[in-house]
Formats: sequence, C-alpha cells, structure tokens
Amino acid sequence: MPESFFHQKVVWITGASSGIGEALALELARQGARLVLSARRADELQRVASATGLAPADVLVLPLDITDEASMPSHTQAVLRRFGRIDVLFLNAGISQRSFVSETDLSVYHRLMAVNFFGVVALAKAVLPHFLAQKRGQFVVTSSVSGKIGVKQRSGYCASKHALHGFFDSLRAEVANEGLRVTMICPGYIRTPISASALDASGKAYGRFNKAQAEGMPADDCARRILRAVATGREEANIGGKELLGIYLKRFVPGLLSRILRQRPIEAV
Ligand SMILES: NC(=O)c1ccc[n+]([C@@H]2O[C@H](COP(=O)([O-])OP(=O)(O)OC[C@H]3O[C@@H](n4cnc5c(N)ncnc54)[C@H](O)[C@@H]3O)[C@@H](O)[C@H]2O)c1
Repeated sequence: MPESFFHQKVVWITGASSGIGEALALELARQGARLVLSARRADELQRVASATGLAPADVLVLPLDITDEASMPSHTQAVLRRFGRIDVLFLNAGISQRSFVSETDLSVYHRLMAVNFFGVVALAKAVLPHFLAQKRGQFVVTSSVSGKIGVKQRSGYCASKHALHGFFDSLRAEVANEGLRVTMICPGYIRTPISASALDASGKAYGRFNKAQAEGMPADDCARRILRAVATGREEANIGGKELLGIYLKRFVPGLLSRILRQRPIEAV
C-alpha cells in the first residue's frame, strides 16, 4: 500500500476512544494524517490524541454521541471550520449485543439501531454535501462478519450491521460518478473490549470480555489492514481469522452454514 495515501489527509474517526478506532488513530497518525477523534468520552479521546504524538494543530478532539442525530451537521461544521475539508470519514462507533430474541426487550433493538445504523446514517448525511461539493471523499464503514450472517444472541446487532450494507451499497451506486467512494469493512473477531459494553436482554452492559475477542486479531493489525483496503479503493474487505469462512459458506453453501450455526454452542460466540 502506498503509505503516502493518508499523508496530510483530514480523517474523521468515530469510536476513536477505544479498540479499532483507537488503533486506526494511532496508525493514521504514523502515516501522516490529520485527525478528528470522536466518541462520547472527552478524557479518553484526549488520551488517544496524546498517544498519537500529533501536534495540537493536527488533531481535533470532538466529543459526540452518535445517537444525537440533530447535532451531526453542527459537528461537521466544527470540523470544516478547523481543517477546511474532510477527506475520509471512518464510521466506526458501535455497540454489540448478548441476548436471545425471546428474552430481549424491544428497547434494546431500538438502541442498537440508533447507535449502529441511524447515528451512522445521520453523520454520513451531514458530511455528504461537503463530499459532493468537493467532488471527492471516502466513507469507510465498520460493519462486521455479522453484517453478512446472522448468529445466536446477536439478532439486533446483526440486523443493524446488515442494514448498513443496504444503505451504503445504495449510496455507493448514487455517488460513484461524483468521485465519492464507499468502503465496507467486515471484521471477524478483533481483540477489543466490545463485548464488555454489549447490551444484555434488558439493555444493561454485558460487562464481560468474551474469549473469541480476547483470542482475536490484535486491533493494530486490523487497523493496518483496514487502511490498506481504503488506500487501494476496495469496496469491501473482510478482516479476521477463520471465522471469515462463514461469509464464503453463506454465499456458496448457505444450508451447510445454517446447520453449523444451529449447532454452535453459545460459549463459542
Ligand atoms: N471487536 C470485534 O470483534 C468487532 C468485530 C466486528 C465489527 N466490530 C465493529 O467495530 C467497531 C468498533 O468496535 P470495537 O471492537 O473497537 O469496540 P470498542 O467498544 O472498543 O469501540 C467502540 C467505540 O464506539 C464508541 N461508541 C459507542 N457508542 C457510541 C455513541 N453512542 N456515540 C459515540 N461513540 C460511541 C465507543 O465509545 C468506542 O469508542 C464497531 O462498529 C463494532 O461493531 C468489532
């Protein structure tokens, strides 16, 4: 990958306070990007900003709650006032789920869709007019293997990630001739604290670290692969270990995948 791709680019990352977003921030800084770091916790974003080693002029800490849809245009204006443009938008913030459909409160589905889908759509729509005006810009969306297949205890999470593919495939078709790009990232198991903040059946934090993530791909390795996919203009990239096999089974032998997923013990997910 030409590491110069991100040099001096203005890159906005949501979910930058932890996990994949934090790893993206550190690697992008190393590759010479200017960064906007967003998530809810200002102190954690400040910690990441310091860790990048960027000069204050090259990094903006912009706390936001992605579910506050109405505030996305003003946050976008704040970035434009500071840097004058946005080149790449990483729509990465997200939360997961650990609960069976039969036990899950409807409010949990609303929350998952608010964070993982409607918040993402709201920010993408706020930035879109700017991308169209400059006839350039790249949306990078962190979906998941769960955006391609449905698995136990993730009904709302899978639904929200599947929805992203429908929305952003449509957007890609609409704006491709305007010079805009959309890259969908489908990670498998990545070593981050995502399971700790996952919602249980009543919407409380699950609070535990799952073995699958603990033994997954290191977040910095994932971040480097994401950046390679973005720099080479990929429309979609699957990143992870043997769990990616599920995506290919779904495409070519869906009946076999369905049998495997039915028999899969809960502890393995
Ligand atoms: N870790 C994995 O195995 C894995 C696999 C596939 C996809 N993903 C996806 O990767 C993305 C990043 O997750 P991660 O694994 O780094 O987990 P993480 O929990 O470490 O990071 C999630 C980030 O999203 C932010 N966030 C959550 N709710 C928010 C809100 N309402 N407003 C603003 N920011 C909010 C968090 O503060 C955090 O910065 C998510 O979209 C997740 O679905 C993760």
